[in-house]
Amino acid sequence: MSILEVRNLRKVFTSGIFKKTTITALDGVTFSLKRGSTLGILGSSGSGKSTLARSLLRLIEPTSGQILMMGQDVTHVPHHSLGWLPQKIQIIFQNPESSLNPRMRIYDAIAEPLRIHSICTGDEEEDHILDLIGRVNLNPELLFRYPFELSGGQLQRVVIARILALEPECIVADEPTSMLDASVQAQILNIMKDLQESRGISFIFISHDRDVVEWMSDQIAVMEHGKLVEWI
Ligand SMILES: Nc1ncnc2c1ncn2[C@@H]1O[C@H](COP(=O)(O)OP(=O)(O)OP(=O)(O)O)[C@@H](O)[C@H]1O
Repeated sequence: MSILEVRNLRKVFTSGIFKKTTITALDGVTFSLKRGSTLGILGSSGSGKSTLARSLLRLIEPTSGQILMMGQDVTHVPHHSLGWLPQKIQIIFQNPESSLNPRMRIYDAIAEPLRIHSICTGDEEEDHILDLIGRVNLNPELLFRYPFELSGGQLQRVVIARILALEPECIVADEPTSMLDASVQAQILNIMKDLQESRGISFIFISHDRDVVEWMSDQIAVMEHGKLVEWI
C-alpha cells in the first residue's frame, strides 16, 4: 500500500478586490509514494512546490482532486475527525525558526508534542527527549537554550527531533537545507537518509537544487507551472 497517494490535485488561488485574478498553482498533480522511499520534487521558483507541500499537510484546501493517506481519503475531512492520522505526516520548512516558539527552551519545544499527544509519562520524558536528540546528533547541552542561541543547522535538528517525537510515517521536506552552509546541509541530509534507513520513513523531498534532489531521492518528478512534467 502507498503511504500517500495524490490524484489530479488542483489548486487555484484567487486574488484581487476589484479585478479578480486567478493563479493555477497546482494543475492536475498525480503521484503515489511507497513506504520507505523518497520522491524528489524538483522545480524552479513559482512552479508550485510549496503549494503542493502545504496541500499534502492540509494547510491549504485544494480546489479539486484527492489526497489519500495510508489508503484513507483525507482531502476534505477535518483534522479532528482523522484521529492519529495527521500525526503521521509531518513537514520540515526551509526556515526552522518558523516552526519553533522563540520563547520556549529547546527542551520544552521537543517535549511539547510528547505532552500534547501523551506519548510518554512525565517520568519517561527526559529519557525520551535524550533519545530523540541522539537520533539527530544534537548536543544535550543545547537543551536549555533558546532558539536564538542556536545555529541554523542546530535548529533544523531540533525541528526534526520534534517531528520524530510523533513517530511519522512520512515527512515532507520543503527546501529543508537551502538556508544552510554546504557542510551543515550535508549533515542534515545525512540525518534524513539515516532516519529513512533505520525507521523506514517515507520522504517527499522538495528543492530547486538538482544535485541535492538527485542525492536524496529514489525517484524525481520535475514540476513546472503546477504540473509534474517529467519523471527521472
Ligand atoms: N496564498 C496565495 N495566494 C495567491 N497566489 C499564491 C499563493 N501561494 C502561492 N501562490 C502562487 O502560486 C504559484 C506557486 O507558488 P509556490 O509558492 O507553490 O511556488 P514554489 O515552487 O514553492 O516557489 P519558491 O521556490 O519560490 O518558494 C506562484 O505563482 C505563487 O505566486
